[in-house]
Amino acid sequence: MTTDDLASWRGRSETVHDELASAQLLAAAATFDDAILTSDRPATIPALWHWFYFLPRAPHARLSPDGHPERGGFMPPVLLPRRMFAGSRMTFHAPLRLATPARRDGVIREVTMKDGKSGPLAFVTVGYRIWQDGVLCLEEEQDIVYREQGAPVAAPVPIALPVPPAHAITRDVTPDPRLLFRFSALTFNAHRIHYDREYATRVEQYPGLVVHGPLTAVLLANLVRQHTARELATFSFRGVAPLFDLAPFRLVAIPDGDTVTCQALGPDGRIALEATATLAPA
Ligand SMILES: C/C(=C\C(=O)SCCNC(=O)CCNC(=O)[C@H](O)C(C)(C)COP(=O)(O)OP(=O)(O)OC[C@H]1O[C@@H](n2cnc3c(N)ncnc32)[C@H](O)[C@@H]1OP(=O)(O)O)C(=O)O
Repeated sequence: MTTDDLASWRGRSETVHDELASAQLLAAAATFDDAILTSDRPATIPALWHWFYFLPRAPHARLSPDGHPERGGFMPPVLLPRRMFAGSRMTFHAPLRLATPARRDGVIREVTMKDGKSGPLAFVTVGYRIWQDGVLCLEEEQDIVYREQGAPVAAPVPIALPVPPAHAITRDVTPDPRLLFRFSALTFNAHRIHYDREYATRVEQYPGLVVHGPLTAVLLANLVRQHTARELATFSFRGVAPLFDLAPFRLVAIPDGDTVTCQALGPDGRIALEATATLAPA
């Protein structure tokens, strides 16, 4: 498969319909111990929770050994074996209403080969637009990265994390397998690095189960949401280093006017994920 062959995937599209059922919102609220569980049911979906809808529908027979749908359908047939979620940029135009039919249009925007410090990387940029009743509610651009097998990844060595700035909002998260499993279930993501320890450590050679990048991003967005009544206007993030289920990690959100700068720090004090949220007018 040449770079030109992969580039020919540009423009490939898919459309998924979803009814945005309340049951899925309640399952997500239970996963995150969210106040929605004990308050009045909202009429709309919190920011980033759209990831729990429009689930992949590949039949079991069409899954790859890693648990993702076989490549060569919507996603290009990249040969590098290890898939990771690298980042995303979202713009929220209108709230997504529960129990209301919605449509998500996806398109492959770009396939780019790069040389990273960790080896060759293939980035696939996927654009999504979500519509309800003819109104564009949400635009998203996701970066999915594929990597070579490479050397085994070392476990982070925990340190005492630095004291965050006084005005920072923080939360320490224990990424135990129950949380990872429930997030995989919410997103119907069968990638074995998140729940199958033997596969994660022996085949993909991580030191433990890998925390989903979108899980860390949702936890950060939830943290922002719990500290402001304002809706998110945009949210973007980039995964810098993986987090594992081996030790707690820290979420940090620093509000500054209409912007909230967010980080997830690994137990070794390294930035694992950086994100920026902007708030809609009050
Ligand atoms: C769900 C789901 C899967 C997951 O959730 S997996 C867990 C979440 N994801 C991660 O943990 C990924 C963490 N990131 C990394 O491990 C590294 O950033 C990565 C992707 C291995 C790249 O590291 P390198 O050290 O090899 O890369 P460089 O810093 O040398 O950069 C080389 C070029 O690549 C660009 N780049 C690097 N990282 C990113 C990124 N996260 N997003 C976009 N672009 C990135 C970087 O800018 C360099 O580009 P140039 O144009 O400047 O050459 C699921 O599968 O569904």
